[in-house]
Amino acid sequence: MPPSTAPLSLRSHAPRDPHSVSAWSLIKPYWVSKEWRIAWTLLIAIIAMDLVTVRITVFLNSWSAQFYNALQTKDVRDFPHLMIVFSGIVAALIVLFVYRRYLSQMLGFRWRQWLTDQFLREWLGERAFYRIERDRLADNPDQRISDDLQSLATTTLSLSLDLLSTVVTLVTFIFILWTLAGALTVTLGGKPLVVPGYMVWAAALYALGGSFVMQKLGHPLVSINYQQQRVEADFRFGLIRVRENAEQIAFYDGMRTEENNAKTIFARIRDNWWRIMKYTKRLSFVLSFYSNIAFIFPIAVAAPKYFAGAYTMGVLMQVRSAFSTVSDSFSWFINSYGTLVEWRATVNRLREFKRVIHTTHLKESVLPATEHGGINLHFVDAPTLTTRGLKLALPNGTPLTTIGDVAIEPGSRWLVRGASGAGKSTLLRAFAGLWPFGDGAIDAPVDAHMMFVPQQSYLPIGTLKAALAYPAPADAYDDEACREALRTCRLEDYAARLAESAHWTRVLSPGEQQRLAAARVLLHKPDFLFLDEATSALDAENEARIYRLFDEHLPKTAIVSVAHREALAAFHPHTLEVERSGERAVA
Ligand SMILES: Nc1ncnc2c1ncn2[C@@H]1O[C@H](COP(=O)(O)OP(=O)(O)OP(=O)(O)O)[C@@H](O)[C@H]1O
Repeated sequence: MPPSTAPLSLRSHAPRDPHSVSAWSLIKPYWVSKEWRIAWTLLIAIIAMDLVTVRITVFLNSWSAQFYNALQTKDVRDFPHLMIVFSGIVAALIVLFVYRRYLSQMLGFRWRQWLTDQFLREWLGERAFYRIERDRLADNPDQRISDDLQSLATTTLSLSLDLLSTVVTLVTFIFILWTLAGALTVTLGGKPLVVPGYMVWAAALYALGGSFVMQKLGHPLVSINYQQQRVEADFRFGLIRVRENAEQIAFYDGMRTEENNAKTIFARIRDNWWRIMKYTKRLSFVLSFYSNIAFIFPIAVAAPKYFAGAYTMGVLMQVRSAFSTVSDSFSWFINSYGTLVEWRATVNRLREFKRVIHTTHLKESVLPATEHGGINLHFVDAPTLTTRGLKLALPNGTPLTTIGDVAIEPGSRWLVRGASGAGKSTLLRAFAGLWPFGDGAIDAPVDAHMMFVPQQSYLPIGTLKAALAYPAPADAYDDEACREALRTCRLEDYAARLAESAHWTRVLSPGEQQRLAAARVLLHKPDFLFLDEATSALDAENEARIYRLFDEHLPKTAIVSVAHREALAAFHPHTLEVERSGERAVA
């Protein structure tokens, strides 16, 4: 078996440049998918609510002028009326706020669900997930599918909706501020200079200046955030491995090593976090300076006209609130900077992931698998599985072994032997279409049911029946057939526990797991059965019994066994010797 212990990102050979998949190609497909109707309806409803909110804010702005004027002139008659109007405005804003959030959560989730379906299909389909792990093409796919897709959907939605309502607000309030504040006349070099809409220019300069400083100071955060997501996922993956291998670690007394390993990975989180803190500190200085100054800045700019008697108190307040709205809108970039940075990091990770998934699909389905030609797997209308000039190589092209021409007839029994590391499991991978590295061809009978049973079979967490029926669904076999298969493989005690749910890999002993795998074979009745040391944990008597069962129940099934035990030769009239980088020998 290939060694595989280092953290994934350390082993990652993924090309660095993710630019061949654009951000747009991640975002667009949902909006033109089958779900487009509901997606656009929700989006339009949210935008409509945003526009109504802007309209109400405009109304609130003119209300504020009347309100402050009423206060200044101590107008007791108008005051209660203005308070009632305000209650109406607040009620409308509350309803809009609640339903806008509700609908955007709904849309965000629907989009995420759609994206998850797509990515799951592409990742699991065509075995891209296997190739990604085998060739170490991308780190932490689980994180990309669970966290990154969620953040792509929700953040893209919130950022773009925010941007849209900001632009609408900006345009509306620029108009209000322009008309309200009027022009300012300044004397330059003895000549009077009229600046029309001077408060708008002041707000724009104020916000653009802030955004410029923010971008200058904060741009390294994009790559640091990308790195943070990666090291967090590595850390989590390391802890999951401890959980999954708890018993082995406890037997080896490997706790201190595990603790040190976890601390080493955590040190990378810490180092990266210091960098995040350093840049966030700089940004916080700018942000806090900026937001505090925003309180007084508009009044300072409007003061000359107020003292000259051009504005009443109400107009001054209205100008101030319009100025804040305009400069807030201009500052959209500054306020969303943190979110934009995380969004960029997420998008880059997904672009890289999508590119890797697509490349692996292309690489093995269209192009030759290696520069040495690659193993071509054909499906032919013949009952025999044959190899023609088959040579296996490592992914880097180093020759591994030569298999040559072999014909595996239905019902035949083959024992594959050879030293450890010679390439026996790799040969089975090639039969399964999982190993394209090498030369020659494999002709596999079309529609033949092939089953590969490794030393430790995968048992899904769930009912014993589901574990037994895997990869078929639990209801593919009736209970009595399942119980009979278990009893035949001497698992009588478990025959009554079919409906029990458990983490069966932890419950069953390795020998019991191998007998469960044998029972699975009896249920599935494959045409070709490949056993990779699948009975190694059994005593000689039980092992022989399993092979006799196969002879009895599966006479038409071709069986190819990879095994070291001599005793198994009695069950296999044919032998295939696999020698590392040497000549093949067929007996
Ligand atoms: N994904 C991989 N990347 C690089 N090398 C690999 C990979 N998978 C297997 N190998 C190498 O290919 C060689 C053959 O491995 P294989 O698992 O086929 O050996 P084997 O004959 O089944 O050995 P054993 O009897 O010990 O199970 C080994 O040297 C192994 O390290």
